[in-house]
Amino acid sequence: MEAFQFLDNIGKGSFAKVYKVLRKADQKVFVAKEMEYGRMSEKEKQQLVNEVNILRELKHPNIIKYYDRIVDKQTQKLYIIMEYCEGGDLAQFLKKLKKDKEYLPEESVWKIFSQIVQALCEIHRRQNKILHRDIKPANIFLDKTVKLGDFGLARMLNINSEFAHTQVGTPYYMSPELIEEHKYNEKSDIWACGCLLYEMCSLQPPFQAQNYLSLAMKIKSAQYDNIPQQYTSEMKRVISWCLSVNQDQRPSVDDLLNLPRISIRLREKR
Ligand SMILES: CNC(=O)c1c(C)[nH]c(/C=C2\C(=O)Nc3ccc(Cl)cc32)c1C
Repeated sequence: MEAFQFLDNIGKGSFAKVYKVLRKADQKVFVAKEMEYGRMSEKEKQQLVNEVNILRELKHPNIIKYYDRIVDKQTQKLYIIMEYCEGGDLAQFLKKLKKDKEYLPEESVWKIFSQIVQALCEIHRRQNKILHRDIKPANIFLDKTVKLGDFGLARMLNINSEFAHTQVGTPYYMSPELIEEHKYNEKSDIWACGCLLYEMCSLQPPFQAQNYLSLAMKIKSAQYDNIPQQYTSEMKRVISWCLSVNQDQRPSVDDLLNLPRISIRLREKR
C-alpha cells in the first residue's frame, strides 16, 4: 500500500476495517477496505474473491465505485480501493436526525429511496443477477448521489451460496423466508428495501426485539408500528407492499421504479 497514505480509520465494513486514504500520485482521496485473509477459511477467501469480482463489474452512479485491489503478502491483508463519499453513511445521518429529534422530509425519503431502487435495478437486471443481501443504512453512502456499497455479503444468483453466512450484528432486515432458512432471492432484497424505507421515516427499524427469537416472530408476522403520521398514505402503502410476508406479493424492482414518486424522478433525469 506504498502508493497510499492512510489518513483516518473511518469505520467497519463487513468483516473489515475501512480507512480514508490519499493516493500519493495525485492526492486524490479514496476509501480502503482492509481484510485480513491470512486467518480466513477457503470459503471466506472465495467470498472475498467473489466480492471483488462483483464490485469491479459494477459501474453505476448509485453504486460505490471500485478502483483497485491490493494484496499485501507480508501482512496477509487485502485492500479494496473504492470511492470516498464525503457525506458518510446513511446510518450515521439517521442517528443524528434522531438525536436532534428531527424527521426526514418525505421528499428526501423518496429521493434516497429512488436512487437505491435504481442501484438494485442495476444489480438485479444483469445476466449474472447479483443480490446485495445486506441492504441497510450502514451500507448506503451519501455524496452528490446516494450510493449502495459494501457488497461483502453479495452473491451472484447462480452461485449456490449456503444459507448460513456469519451474520454480523442483529439481522434487523432479515426477511421471513431467510428466517425459515429458504434461499435468499431478489424479493429478499425488496423486503430489506421496505425496512429501509420504514427506517428513514421512523428513524428505527420496523422490527426490533431483545432476542433473536422474538425478532424472528415479529418479522414472520410482519408486525410493526405505524410510521409517524406526517408521512403520506402512499408511503405507508409502499412500505406495507415491500413488507409482505409472502414474497410473491412483494413488488419487483420494476414495480418500484414505476411508483409515481419514483418514476417522476426518472423522467426528470432524462
Ligand atoms: C464518520 N464516518 C465517515 O465520516 C465516513 C465517510 C465520510 N465515508 C465513510 C465510508 C465510506 C465511503 O466514503 N466510501 C465507502 C466505500 C465502501 C465502504 Cl464499505 C465504506 C465507505 C464513512 C464511514
